[in-house]
Amino acid sequence: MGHAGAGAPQGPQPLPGVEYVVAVGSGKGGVGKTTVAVNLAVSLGKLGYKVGLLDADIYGPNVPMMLGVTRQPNIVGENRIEPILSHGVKFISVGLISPGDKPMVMRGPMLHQIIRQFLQQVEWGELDFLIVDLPPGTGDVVISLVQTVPLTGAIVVSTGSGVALQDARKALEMFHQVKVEVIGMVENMSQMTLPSGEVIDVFGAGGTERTAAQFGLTFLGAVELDPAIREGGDTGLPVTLAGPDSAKAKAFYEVAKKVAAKAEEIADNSEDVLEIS
Ligand SMILES: Nc1ncnc2c1ncn2[C@@H]1O[C@H](COP(=O)(O)OP(=O)(O)OP(=O)(O)O)[C@@H](O)[C@H]1O
Repeated sequence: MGHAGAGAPQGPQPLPGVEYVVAVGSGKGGVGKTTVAVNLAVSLGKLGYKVGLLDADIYGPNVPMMLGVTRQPNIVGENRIEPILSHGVKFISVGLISPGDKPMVMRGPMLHQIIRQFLQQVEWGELDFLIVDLPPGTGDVVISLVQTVPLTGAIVVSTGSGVALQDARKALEMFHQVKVEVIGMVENMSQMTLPSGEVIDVFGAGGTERTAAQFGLTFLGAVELDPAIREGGDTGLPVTLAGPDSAKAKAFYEVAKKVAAKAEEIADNSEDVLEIS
């Protein structure tokens, strides 16, 4: 990779043509962070926004499976990477570099390099939103991300369970430490409605909303535990493809609309700050 010459600006640089960069994180693994990221991306696309999705979950890069395309990306021009287009979303994934069942084994500097390449060497083109699916936990990827590009904000996904929320609070603290504004929290696998209509509270529905309130954060919405959502992920056909009026997709669209509104608000506020200073 070419190196920036002396005197080149240091620190995070906006990606040309990309309006908002939104990271999706969780404290705990397996709470459905990728499911939320993928369905958020598809929803924003269906709502008319131009959307990219960067799968930076080095431990479980599941975006290609969830978007139904696992082929390698094309290299174009001078070593530029062409993102893969699926369901209206341009995406790239660490899973495309190391496909199949091989785990990615790498040290910090290489990881940093990959995150940078995925931001700067991919032909994202004009995007309203670049969604970044982070690995669970609090780690290197976030640091690489914030060192490379200014983030609009982050979303933290959790279930309502005590253990998931304990870890979600650590994720909130991490974003605070790296000065990334938290757009809000999403509760996933909130409750489950049986065919009979009976509602079962599996993971402590309501816990995430209470935690968001404690931290003065926006609660972006609750997504039910629903086999159709799991199936949509496994088959590469996210439930949100059915559009905003579909009962199974509605919750994701509510989240998407709130994220869009909040991202615009954050960007407007930061512009104000720049004008004053
Ligand atoms: N609301 C839901 N209803 C049913 N199944 C769900 C729901 N959300 C996620 N799942 C399923 O749970 C599993 C874990 O979800 P997912 O991979 O999105 O979690 P994750 O938090 O991104 O995991 P990790 O980051 O640890 O890899 C997947 O099989 C997914 O399809």
